Formats: sequence, C-alpha cells, structure tokens
Amino acid sequence: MPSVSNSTYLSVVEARNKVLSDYIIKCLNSYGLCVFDNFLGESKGTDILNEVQKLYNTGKLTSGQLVNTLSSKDEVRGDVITWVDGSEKGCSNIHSLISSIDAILLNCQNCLGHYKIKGRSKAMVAVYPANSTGFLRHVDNPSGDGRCVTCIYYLNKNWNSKTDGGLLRIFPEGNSRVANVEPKFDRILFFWSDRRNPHEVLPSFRERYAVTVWYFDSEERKRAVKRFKSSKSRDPKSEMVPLTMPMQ
Ligand SMILES: Cc1cc(NC(=O)CCC(=O)O)nc(C)c1Br
Ligand SMILES: [Fe+3]
Repeated sequence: MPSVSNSTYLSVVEARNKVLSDYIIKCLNSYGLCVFDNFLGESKGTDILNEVQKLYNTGKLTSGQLVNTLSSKDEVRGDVITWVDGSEKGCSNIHSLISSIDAILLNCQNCLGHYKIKGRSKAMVAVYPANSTGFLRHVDNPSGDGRCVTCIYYLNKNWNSKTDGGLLRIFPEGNSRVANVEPKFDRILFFWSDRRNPHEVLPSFRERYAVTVWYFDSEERKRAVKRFKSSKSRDPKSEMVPLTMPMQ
C-alpha cells in the first residue's frame, strides 16, 4: 500500500465523511432511517468489538434500567448495558467510534430536518446475551426529551438472523412497510428517535453487540431541561440518557 502523506490521508477521510453525510441527509430526510455498511472497516471494527467483549466478559455491563413500564425488566428488554464517553480505561476504540460519528453528524449539522444538532448522549454499549428476550416495541423519544437521531453501530460478525435472530424491526409511522435491519458487523444505522420510528428487537440466540449514541436537537433539549427542572420529578428518561456532551 503506497504510503500517503498525513494531509492526503486527512483529506481522504474528510471527503469520505462528506459523501457519507450527504447520503445520511438524503436517506433520513426521505425515509427517516439510514443504513450504511463497512463504516470503519474490518480492523477498526474488530478493535471496537474486542473492547466491548472485554467490558462484557469483565462484568462491566448491567441489566438496562426501565423507563415508564410496570412489567419486570426481562419481559421488556433482555440487554445488559453500560454508558461510556470513551475516556474510560480500555475504551479508546469506542472513543474513536464516537468521534467518527460526531464528525459525520457535524457535517450534517443543519441539514437533518429542522434540527440543530449540538450535543449527544454518552455511548450506550449493549449486549444481548445468547437466548435473551429482545426489546419490546417502543419509541426511543416519545415525549420530546431532546433526542432527535438514534445512531446504532453493530459489531456482530457473520450474523444470520434466520438462525441467530436479533433482527431490529422498525415500523416507520404511516408506512405499511417494515424495515428489518440485521445487526451486521461494521454496520451503522441512523433513525429519527421520535414517534416516527417505533422499533423492536427480536430475541437473539447468539450474543448480540451494539453501541448506541443519541444526538440532541438543541431547541428541544433546552425545552426538555426547563420542563424537567420545573417538574422537579425524577424524570427517568433524563437519567437514562446522560447530559449532552459537547461534540468532540
Ligand atoms: C436503553 C435503550 C435501548 C434501546 N435499544 C433499542 O431499541 C435496540 C436497538 C438495537 O439494538 O437494535 N432503545 C431504547 C429506547 C432505550 Br431507552
Ligand atoms: Fe430503542
């Protein structure tokens, strides 16, 4: 592989980010969701997978909290999660994943719907253990908590939903068609977080890894924080998604 100068390499990365941002803008504005494969390539994807597996195998993940549901956790969601901002020990590759996604979203900043995206949640690392229940149908942000785009990066090599299950099914509002998204290795998915995209995860028969980041619309987030302060109630959703982080 001929060696390229640093500046050439950077401009190649910037050009690639521009192409990807244009694709995301077109897809999200037209369909409300967007799937892109081979986001970071085999070696970077594998580095991230190794970090996630290490977190999982060293017991750093706990069963996901539940918001506003009465049923017990294992009926609604089977995943175990942890929140990382990437500065934690042994998460440098997760950090570079977050920075790569931030770079793309910064390019799209004022072109996604009417949103002004200026912040995001920490990254939620989720593992569905083998033979776990999936995640019941839900909307990520049904109540205007500020989250406008859900971004999920999948890490599952040679995944075959026929035998492994774990399909993410999205039911775009007002549309009879369902989007069945395989949680494939090095696949990145974006979709509007609000009621336009109810979704569920089918039970998986193999460990299923994903990293999710939610991006905030600055106006909606400001209103939500004001409401939260005035209501004084412990709104679990804002506990669920940590305070916005300035984009890297
Ligand atoms: C914590 C939390 C996780 C998820 N995850 C999914 O919907 C699964 C997507 C996938 O893994 O394909 N959704 C919400 C509304 C909350 Br809250
Ligand atoms: Fe969700």
